[in-house]
Formats: sequence, C-alpha cells, structure tokens
Amino acid sequence: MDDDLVLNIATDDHVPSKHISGKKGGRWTERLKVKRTLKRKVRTDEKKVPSSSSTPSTPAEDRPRKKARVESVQRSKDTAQPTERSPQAPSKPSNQPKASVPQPARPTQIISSLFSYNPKVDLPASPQTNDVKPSAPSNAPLDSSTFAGLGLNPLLISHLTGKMSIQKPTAIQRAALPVLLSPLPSKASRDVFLQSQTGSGKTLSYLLPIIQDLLPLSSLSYIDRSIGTLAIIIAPTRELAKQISDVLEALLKMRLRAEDESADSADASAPMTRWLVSGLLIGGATRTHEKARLRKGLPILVSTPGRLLDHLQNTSSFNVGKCRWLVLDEADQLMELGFEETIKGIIQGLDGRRRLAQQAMAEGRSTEVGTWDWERRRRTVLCSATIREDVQKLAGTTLIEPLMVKATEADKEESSNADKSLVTGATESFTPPSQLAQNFVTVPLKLRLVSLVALLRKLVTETQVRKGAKIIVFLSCTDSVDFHFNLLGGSTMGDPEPEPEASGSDSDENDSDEEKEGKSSEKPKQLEKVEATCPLLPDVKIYRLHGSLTTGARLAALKGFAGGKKQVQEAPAVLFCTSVASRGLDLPLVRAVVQYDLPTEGGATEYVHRVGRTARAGKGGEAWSFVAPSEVAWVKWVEGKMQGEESNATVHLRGVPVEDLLRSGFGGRGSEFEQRATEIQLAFERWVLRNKDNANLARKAFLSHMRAYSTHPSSEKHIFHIRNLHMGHLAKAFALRDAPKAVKVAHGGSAKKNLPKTKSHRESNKEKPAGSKEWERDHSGDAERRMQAVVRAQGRLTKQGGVMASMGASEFQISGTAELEKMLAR
Ligand SMILES: Nc1ncnc2c1ncn2[C@@H]1O[C@H](COP(=O)(O)OP(=O)(O)OP(=O)(O)O)[C@@H](O)[C@H]1O
Repeated sequence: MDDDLVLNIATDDHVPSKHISGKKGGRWTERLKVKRTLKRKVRTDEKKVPSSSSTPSTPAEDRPRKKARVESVQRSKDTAQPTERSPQAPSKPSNQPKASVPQPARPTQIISSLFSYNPKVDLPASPQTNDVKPSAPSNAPLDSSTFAGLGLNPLLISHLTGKMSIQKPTAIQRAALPVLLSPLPSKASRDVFLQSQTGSGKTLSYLLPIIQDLLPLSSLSYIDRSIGTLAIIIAPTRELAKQISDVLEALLKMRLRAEDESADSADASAPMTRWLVSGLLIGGATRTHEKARLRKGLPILVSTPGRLLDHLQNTSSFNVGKCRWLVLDEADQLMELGFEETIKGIIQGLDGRRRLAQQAMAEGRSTEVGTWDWERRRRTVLCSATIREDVQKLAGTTLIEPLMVKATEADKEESSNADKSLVTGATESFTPPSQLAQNFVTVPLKLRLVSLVALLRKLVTETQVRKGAKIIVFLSCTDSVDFHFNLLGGSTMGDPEPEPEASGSDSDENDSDEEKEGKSSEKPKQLEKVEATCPLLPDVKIYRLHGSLTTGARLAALKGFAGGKKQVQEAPAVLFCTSVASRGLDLPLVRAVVQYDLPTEGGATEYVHRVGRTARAGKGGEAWSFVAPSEVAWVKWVEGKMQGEESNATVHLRGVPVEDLLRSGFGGRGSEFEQRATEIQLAFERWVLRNKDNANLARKAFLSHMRAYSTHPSSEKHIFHIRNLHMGHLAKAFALRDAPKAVKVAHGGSAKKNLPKTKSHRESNKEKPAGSKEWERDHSGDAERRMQAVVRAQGRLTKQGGVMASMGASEFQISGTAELEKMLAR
C-alpha cells in the first residue's frame, strides 16, 4: 500500500500532456526515433515548468514527481471535480457559521486519494441514535441541602450567594463540610481523604472550612499577617495552583461586619480579614521576591510542591511553625508526577519548623506576642478524584487515622457520607459525570486532520447560539500542539500569505522575572504566540497550552481561553493542549472536550480526567474521542474500565460515522463534503510547503507523535501498537505529502541522525523547557523515569551488539531508533 505516494499531485494546465502522439507510417526504427525525441522534449519541458508552489522547495520537492495510480486519478475525477461552489473551499452547510474562505490558488485538477484506500470501518454495536436520554447531573448542587444546615458561617453564606452565585452545596460539600467544620472532637483532629467526581466542587469543600477556622483569630488583638503561614494548599501544577489561589482570593474579598453593626457605621466596610492574606508560590517570580513576601507573612499559601520544599529548606524567614492546615489537592496527579518524596520532605520540613518554633517559645527566645494553642495538631486533607493504589499509598504516609469522605451520586442522601475509616485496597470505578454525552468517531488516519476541522466547525456552529463556549482538544505531545496551533492559525485557504508576526499577544509583562532574565525560556519569541485565528473557524480564537511554554505564555493562554468576566458575550475559543490541562482545571463554559489523541499514560483514568474539564457542577457537556481503525477495541475497553466490576451502571460511548461528521462540518449534498475536505487538506499541505519552518514543524510533530504513541504501556499494546499504524496515511494527518521515507530524508540527512535519539518522547519533547530545573521537579513522574530506564537499557544493549528487545516486551513499547527507522521505511 503506497497510495500515499501519489496523493495530491497537482497537474497544472501548462504541463504538457504525457501522451505521446506517435508518428504514423514509415519504418519502425524511424517511428521509435521520433517517439524517443518527443519523450525527451516532454521531460525537458516538464523540468522547465515552475513548481505549482512559489515557495522555497524542500528537499522532498526536489525529487521527481511520482506516477499517479490510474485508480487514484479516476477516483479523484469522480469525486473531486471542481463544482461551481468548490472554489469557496469549503462551502458551508446551511446551518454552518459563515466561513467565507477565499478561493485558494489551486491547480485546476486535483489528484487526491484522501477518500480511497482507507480501511473499512465497522461501527461497533453501541447506541447510535441521538435520542439517548441525558442522565440527571451527578455533580450538581443539591436542592435538598443548604449551607446553613451544614454549619457554615452566615457571613460566608451571604458572600457565596451574593458575590459568587453559589446557592446550594454539592454532594461532596454536603459530606465534607460537617466533618471539616465541626468543633474538633479532640486535640488530635482527624485527617480527611476527600474523593469525588470531577467538577463536583472539592475546592470549596476544603477552602470554606479553612477560612471559617481562621476567622475567629481576627478578634485577637495582636493578629496581623506576621502571624505567619497557618494553612498551605499544595497543587501539582502552576495552572492549578493559580486557579485555587483565584478562588481563595474571591472568598477573602468577603467583608465581615459584626451582626449588630450597622452598614452606616464608620468602619463597617473595614474587612476583618485584612490580615488574612493569601499568597501564591509557583516559581514564576524570583526567589528573592518570594522570600520578601514570605517574610511579611502569608497566612494562607497556595504552592506547587517543588517551590514549597525549596523555601522550607532555604528561607529562614518562612514563618510556618503554627501551620494548622495542609491540603494536598489532585493527589493522583501529585503521585503521577513523582512528588511522593517531595511531599515527604515538606511534611518533615513543617514538623521541624513547628518543633523549632515551640522550642524558641519554651526557651523565651521568641519575640512573638500573645498565646498560641500549640496542642492543636496540623490537620491534613487529601483530595483526589480516584482512590488508586498510589493515592492510597500517599494517604498512608501523610494522613493519620483518616476519615474517608466521598460523594458519588448527588441525588441520594445516603451516598454522601463520611466513612469510619479509609477504604483500603478498593478498586472502585471512576466515572465521568452522568450528564456528559460521550461520543467517538472511528477515523481513518488519512482523514484525521480534516475530520478534526469538521468536528470543530460542527461544535462551533452549535455553540454560536451559546456565545462564549469553549472547546478543548487534547493532543499527544507539545510538538503536535505547536504544529496544529500554527497550522490552523497560518493556513490561508488562498488569501495572500500574512506577514509573520513579530510576537504574539504574549507581551513582556506576561513573562516571569526568571524568563526575562533568560533563565528558562529557550523558545524563539514567535513560538510563544498566544492567540491565533483560522478562516475555517470564523470568529473563533485559538490557544495552546503545554509545559514547554514559558509560565507567562501558559497563564496568558489560559486567561485568553477562559475569557473575562463576561464570557458569555465573547467569541468561542479552542484550546490545543497536552495532558497538562487534564487535571483540576476549572475553565468556565467548556462545552466539549475532544481527545484527538487518546491518552498514552493513565489509561481510562486519564480519559475521565480529560473529559471532566466539561460537564462541571451540573452543567452539560460533550466528549469526543478520535479512534483509529486499528484502535476500535479501545471503546469496549474504556467502557469496561469506567463501569468497574461491581457497578450496575452502564457507561456507553456513542459511535458517530466519520462521513456524518464530515458532512455536518463541511456541508454539501451527497459526497460533496469529500471534495471540500480534499481542498482543505490541500490548503494545509500548501502551508507545510510554504517554508522550511512550517515543514519542520510538521515533520517534528509527526515524529514526536510516533514517539508518544510508542509509549502506550504494554498492557494496552493490543489496542495501541505502532506496528498497526500506516505511516503514509499518518503523514497525511500532519499535512505531509511525503511518504514516510521522504519525511525521514527531508528532515535533513540520515534518518538515524534526525530521529530523536532514543529518549522518551516526554524527555525530548513533551513538557520540558530545556534547562529548567523547576520543570524537572514539577514534571518528572515515576512512569517517565521507568520509561527512561527502559530506553537507556535498550541503548546499552544495542551498543554492546545485543539484539533489540522485542516491542512491547517491557512495560513500555519503546522502539529504538533502528526499530522506528525500519517502521518508517516500511
Ligand atoms: N455549590 C456549588 N454550586 C454551584 N457551583 C459550584 C458549587 N461548588 C463549586 N461550584 C463550581 O463548580 C466548579 C467545579 O469546582 P471544583 O473545581 O472545585 O471541582 P473539583 O471537584 O475540584 O473538580 P476536579 O476534580 O476536576 O478538580 C467550579 O466552577 C465551582 O465554582
């Protein structure tokens, strides 16, 4: 199957016909001579004809054109003949947004096999109709309960209802607040393990009790922020920490008045919480700056683990001896990112600081005024959407006699409960919110790119009515995110090429101090562009998010995507991202989550976390997964995993035929969508051919995607095996015209030289700004380390002349350079 070699070869009008009209009559030797002369002339003329693209040619283009298969040509003639509307590629369906795309400067005849040689796709037996009734929301606020009934301070309640539009508690809040608010049963208060579905309101479940606990301190005469840090919340990523800090700040804006104090009294507006300052430590600012803020005092601190440990070890003015609360949010991600040892270090550091502070008091060395209840121990709360084995391990090392608090079904009173003790060894299923509509499309590799555009157009059209809706698209690696962001933001569909932008909207002020000092930013400025638009998605803003962007660019992208306070009036937005956005992020109005690449790590759990970015707090949402024909078994597999062994609930993904998707995205009658899709594919391919940078982005993305794909664990290799992928077809998904071999050569030099050396895709690509120690701490997970060990072992083996371990024989399907090379050449 090498049909990909002949795709999209444009035949320009002025290219002489290859048909040789032979001389009639005369001797056969004379006839042959004439025929040869003519043939030579045709070849010379062909060489003189300039390339259809006026852009610098890539090495791949320098090669002679390949011969088109008759079948392909025939097919394209049947399906891709330009029609009256075809220049407006793609014409919109009647209900589509106005996508007036200028006529592309395209050849008069298109030869494309985008719709031929694709494997036959059978839709698995799954509910196909649209009339599957949506279930009642499982993470919505409850009508049957009130915050007052749970013991929340009336001032907090009025702030929640008046300023934050939060009226009723969710199931996890109903379960957690009584436990965390209750007067402590003993000096040794119980630690808590908080578990519930995505988007169920875990953040408020611990923030409200912390604030309510600290509020009474406001009446102490000596209280001010120099009291030091009394509560610490740890989150695995900077984005999450920032998000929690934003919610905390919204809560602390609360202005408290004594009940008998009139609103007119002189100091009625004075906040009693003035001393209750929150701080954020995420490594974006210089250490000196952070130290200065710590010295002043930050009573409630939100931090990433690495930075917190750093200050505990190196900042003597960090006054944390009186810390009463420690929250470990997104515990499963903390474990996945390899923070177990860091957390242990933090706990030791906190204990040590407490001992020192007590000692200083006892020995009269402390300058502090007032008394402090040193008997009261620090309470630890661990939050997680899952109770996987590694999370239980973390609970075992950080919690003392914990209570398990969970909420699974919002509508059942008895399901919100606080168990007597922590469940151990349980393998409970982890399900998305019940109101989430889960879909999948089996997409032949060649059609992936155009199908993605079709799906985005469809979703955007549907959201036009509900302005401001957002769509998140998950991809396998940073290179792929960069490629798709630049491709959609750069393809013109025939418009004159836009001037290259000097820089994006990521202004200098967004850059962190460290980045300004040039310490961690290695990316060229243009790659840090934050926002893009695409003629195929009118009025839609496109963003990207991955760990290799500078902190400034990451936060700017999130801010742009989330929109301002009036999100409802804003343009729809699409965010291309890696798994860095899969946990905890609470972005308003996310209407759909598209898993263009299925998770390489974390399996079904990661799938549920990703789709959990929509359908939050009782709202609706859609999940879409792209499944390759060789991966169809994934659907049953993931349904089974979500269902769990004991659950009676049925979890179904609805299968949508790819033709339906393309038709609803591109419109037209009959198979017109095929021609429109072909034209879009051609426009993308032209963008790749436009210059070397674009071509390199595409090739890098292709190779990095391959590497990412090869890291699916061996337990999933019956579904995801690199051997099952047709490289030529996959190249199409990266708008590459070259066959894999050409990709390799065009990358400059030998394949061996150009393929990333046997490093894990994560190490070489996924989230790492080179030289960033903070990244090392924030993103180096156990799985990654194990994978790197396998890669290193393979490297040693081959260097010693050993035989490469067979693919998938280890935990990870790491292919060595030679192995990958062989596949590429296949
Ligand atoms: N009682 C409530 N009523 C209405 N909305 C709420 C309520 N509690 C929380 N929310 C909103 O629900 C959304 C999700 O909350 P939160 O981020 O705390 O969920 P989560 O359980 O931590 O999710 P994840 O596991 O994905 O991190 C937020 O936008 C929050 O403002």
